[in-house]
Amino acid sequence: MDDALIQARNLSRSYRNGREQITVLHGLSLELRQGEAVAVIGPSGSGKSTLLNLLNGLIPPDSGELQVFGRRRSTLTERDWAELRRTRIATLFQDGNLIPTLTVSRNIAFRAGLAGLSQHDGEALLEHLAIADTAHRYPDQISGGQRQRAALACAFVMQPDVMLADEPTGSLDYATAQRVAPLFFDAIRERGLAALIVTHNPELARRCDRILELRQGALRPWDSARSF
Ligand SMILES: Nc1ncnc2c1ncn2[C@@H]1O[C@H](COP(=O)(O)OP(=O)(O)OP(=O)(O)O)[C@@H](O)[C@H]1O
Repeated sequence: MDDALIQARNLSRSYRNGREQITVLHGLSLELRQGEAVAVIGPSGSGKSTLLNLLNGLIPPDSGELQVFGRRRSTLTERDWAELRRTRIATLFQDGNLIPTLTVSRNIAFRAGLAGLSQHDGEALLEHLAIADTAHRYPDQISGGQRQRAALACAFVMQPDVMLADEPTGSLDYATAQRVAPLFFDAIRERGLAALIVTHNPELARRCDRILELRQGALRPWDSARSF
C-alpha cells in the first residue's frame, strides 16, 4: 500500500545469552500507515522494546523483510538509519532519552536542530505538558514523570513522520497522562503522523485505530471484548 510507512513481514529476532538462544520475535508482521495510531500491548518480556528497536533500525532482524518509507532494509546503510532517526522516526524510550549534560530546553533545541528545524514549538510543548518550570533544569534535577514528559517534548519537537513510543504515560498520574494523547492525535490529524504506541493505558489504547497484542513472538489483533 502506498501509505504504509512501515511494512514488516515475517520478522524474527533472537538473542544469545552465553550458550542459550532465546527467540523473542518469530513471524511478526505489521503495517503502519500514515495517519494511524496502533497500540501494542503485551506482557513484560514479550518483545515490545525489541520490536521498536527493529523498526527504528537500532537492531537488525535475524530474518524477514522490513521496509521503511518504501525502502527495503537491505538497501539502508547505518548512515541512512541514523538520518531517519534524526529526522523522520522518533523513538520514545521508557527511560527517556535526554542528554544528561543539557538542560531540558537545550535538549529540545538540540533535537530540533538535529532534525534540521530552526524554529520549534518546544516552549508550547512544555507548557502543554505542564513542565514549563523544568526548562532550565538538568534531567537529574527533575522527577521521573517530568523526565518522561520532557522526552515526549523532544520527540514531538522533531516533527517526525513515525513515532515509536514505549509506555508514553507509564510514569504519569491520571491527570498528567490525559495531556499526552492530544500530542499524538493532533499530530496524526494535522501532519499525518503514524504512531506505534506500546501502552497499558486502556484509555490511550482505545483511542488508537487498532490494538495489537504481542504474543508468542507475533502481533495479533486484540479482542476488544477482553479487559486490560
Ligand atoms: N540485549 C539482549 N540480550 C539478551 N536478551 C535480551 C536482550 N534484550 C532483550 N532480551 C530478552 O528478550 C526478551 C524480550 O525483551 P524486551 O525488552 O523486548 O521485552 P518487553 O516486552 O519490552 O519487556 P518490558 O515490558 O519488561 O519492557 C526478554 O526475555 C529479554 O530478557
